[in-house]
Amino acid sequence: DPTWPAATDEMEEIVYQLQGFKGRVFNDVITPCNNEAAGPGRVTASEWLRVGFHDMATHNRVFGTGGLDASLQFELTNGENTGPGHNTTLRFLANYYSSQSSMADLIAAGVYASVRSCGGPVVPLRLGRKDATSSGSTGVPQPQNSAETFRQQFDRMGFSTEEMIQVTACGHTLGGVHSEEFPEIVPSGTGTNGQKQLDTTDATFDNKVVTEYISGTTQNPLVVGPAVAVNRHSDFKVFNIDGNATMNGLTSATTFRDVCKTVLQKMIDTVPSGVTLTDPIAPYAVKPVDMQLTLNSGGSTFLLSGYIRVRTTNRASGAIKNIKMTWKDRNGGCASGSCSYTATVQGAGTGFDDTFEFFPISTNIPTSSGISSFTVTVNLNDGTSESYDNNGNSYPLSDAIILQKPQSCLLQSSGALTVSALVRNDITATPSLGISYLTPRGVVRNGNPVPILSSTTVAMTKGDCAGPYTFYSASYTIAGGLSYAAKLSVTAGSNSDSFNKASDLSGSCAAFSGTASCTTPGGGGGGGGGGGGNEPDASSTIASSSAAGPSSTSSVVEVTSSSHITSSTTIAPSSTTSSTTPTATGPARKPTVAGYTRLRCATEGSGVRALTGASFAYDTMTLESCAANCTAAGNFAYFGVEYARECYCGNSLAASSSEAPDSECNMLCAGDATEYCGAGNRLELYAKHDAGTGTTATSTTASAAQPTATLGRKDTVGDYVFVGCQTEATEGGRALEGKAWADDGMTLEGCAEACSGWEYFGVEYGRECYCGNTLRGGSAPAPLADCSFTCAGTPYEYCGAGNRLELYRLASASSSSSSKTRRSRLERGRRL
Ligand code: HEM
Repeated sequence: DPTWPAATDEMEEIVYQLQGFKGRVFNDVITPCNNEAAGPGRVTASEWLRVGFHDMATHNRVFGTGGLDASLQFELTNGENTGPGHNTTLRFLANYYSSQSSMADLIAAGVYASVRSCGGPVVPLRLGRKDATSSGSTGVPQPQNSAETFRQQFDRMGFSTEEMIQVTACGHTLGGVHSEEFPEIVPSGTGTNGQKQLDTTDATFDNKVVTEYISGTTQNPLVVGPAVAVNRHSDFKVFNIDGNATMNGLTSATTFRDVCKTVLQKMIDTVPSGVTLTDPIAPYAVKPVDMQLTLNSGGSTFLLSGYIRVRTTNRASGAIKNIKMTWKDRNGGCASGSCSYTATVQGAGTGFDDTFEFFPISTNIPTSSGISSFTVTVNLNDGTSESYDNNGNSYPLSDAIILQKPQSCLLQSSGALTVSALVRNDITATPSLGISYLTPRGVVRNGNPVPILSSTTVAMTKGDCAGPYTFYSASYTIAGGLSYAAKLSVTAGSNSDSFNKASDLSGSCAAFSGTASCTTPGGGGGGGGGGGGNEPDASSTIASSSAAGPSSTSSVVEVTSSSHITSSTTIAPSSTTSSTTPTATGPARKPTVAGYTRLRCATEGSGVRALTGASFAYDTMTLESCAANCTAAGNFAYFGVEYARECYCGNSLAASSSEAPDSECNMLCAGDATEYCGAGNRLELYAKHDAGTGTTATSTTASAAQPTATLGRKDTVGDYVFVGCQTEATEGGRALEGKAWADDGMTLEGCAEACSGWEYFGVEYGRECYCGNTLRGGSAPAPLADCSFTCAGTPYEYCGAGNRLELYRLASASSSSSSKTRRSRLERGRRL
């Protein structure tokens, strides 16, 4: 096992801890391999594999640019990446995007997972890829290219002619060509569901693509058929380039698997220069999962909770009797006299190639002596036992600073977050709260479905003492509707409790009861040296392994103020301070906000708005959220907030807007009472730090007014009321069986209209609409956070996710509607 905590811990969980107890369900939409999560004719696993190629294919080995860097998200409309598959893939993968899981690593993991799900080899997965912040070069091979062009393109990527043939054959064992994107190759109506497969087994990772080609029986539309006449038979041009020598070498199934393992690893390991990848990951034999300390009321003990996950892949079932966790107190001893806890199995989970058992930890530890580290003993039923001590280091678990979950809360509807931390009284450093969060790109830019990852640091305010600890707290509003995806860290000096999931917090903060008098912790002095907090922040390891990555001249500024966040690149130094939000102070003017500088209090234009680029209005408005909206909506040169809750963006300011006294911009922001947000007809006006250099390239398009809207749940849609986020059925078939359609223009309203007359409608995966009168067995309520996809047709509505329905029910269904009305509605619905 790697030494825990490691920078790869989160990805390890995503990739291996798939189903069952604590399953991360990363494989849900690609299992089974022929699953068509985005609609008929769209094999999701093959879309994931193709995304890996298209993202990598612009690599230039001489310049060290491009490669697997998630730049594809900015390249969806450049003509080389046609079809909905790239978008739906990125959108699904983005559900796992965080400061410890870059989009580029997730794309690589997607290649591993799709190949494995389809019965292919285990492609070794190395990690540490950096995300690009803007589009890269073009250069994805297109079917009309000549054989010589293909050779040159693959040479540029660092692939020999032989490897070009091999990797193309390995890719084209899955999926097919679609009429919608390539009508010259697959004329409309000639495929099944708009798709013609590349070999006879489009959902099995086998070498049929090779053997059918060699035997002359192939129906591969990139080898035979209409493509030939229009010179788009690219697989023929590639496969035949060396007189079929390489293809003949792949006719053995085992050779094909081995070769594909090698070339697909090469494909995902092709990264920009300056990115250093880790060794291939493997599931831990023993891993602490979600370990957390929580101070109990009264302050004399804390609860240690979490799980020890044990890999049981190579063990007989039921081989483990129990596990014993043994810890050391703050002084490295066991002052309380009892420092161990024994647990029996609570749940089991699986990955593609692994099984795991989870042993729950739940024990109280006196705060007077505390905890600093632990080891694990796995006791087997045959009387033997195995010891795990984290490679001789013990598993570190510091009680110097604790993110106290019961006294922390997140209101997901508004993103209002309050975090409480407990700092041991012998720690002198003042704690701060680090938030790493996602914001949707607002008005979707070039169809990029990946939200923006940002981070901010918020100072914490001292509160009551509770025994040997003191409370600190901080509040922040995570605008944009994705607050549940945030990750939270509390840090004091070298101690931290990191990467806590905001989705674990409840909607209201409980009061802490039974506060004891303030004491000095027994033993003392153990902080700082222990190497971090409950789960020390591991991301610095990844951060330090990277050097360059693409420069941050991107039009979307990734705001980062915390050095341990991995995805961002260079940022203006001023944003470090500007994104630090002081708490619990009186209202104040802010000189800078996330890359913008305050200009003045300004009037609207006479008869026109001062800023006409885009606008937003919501009740959680802050200067930061407006700045983020205007950055995401078009990297606008100016933003201004008016009337406490209205945000305006623009690249130019109406000439008739004039300066007003600051005293007239006197309304506090609806979402943060420490900030000023203009007034009636008065804008708190900010300009980009570099706005003096003139307007940006977006200025021409930006003048079109954008709708005033924000992303949020809708309580009612037409005649329907929101039920919640719901899983698909488990008993074969869909949760809603009445009627289905999928569309890239999907909205809740569109689905409601199509389902008119049915009792339920639900939207899944952003673009699939289902109607039905009953919910099939096994369909169960899921956390709202699961339904995280925005609708394909509007960025302002949620439309479920993979295997998750945004579910609505007729308002009249349960109460007022008479059976007669219902029947006629249903009849009407069925005729549709
Ligand atoms: C000369 C190089 C290549 C060319 C010209 C090419 C071209 C194409 C075309 C035109 C399609 C049809 C796409 C659609 O209609 O959705 C396709 C599908 C596909 N390609 Fe390639 N490709 C090449 C290499 C590769 C490589 C190296 C891989 C991965 C290792 C790959 C993976 C795939 C997959 C998995 C599909 C099926 C996608 C689906 O079913 O949605 N291709 N390719």
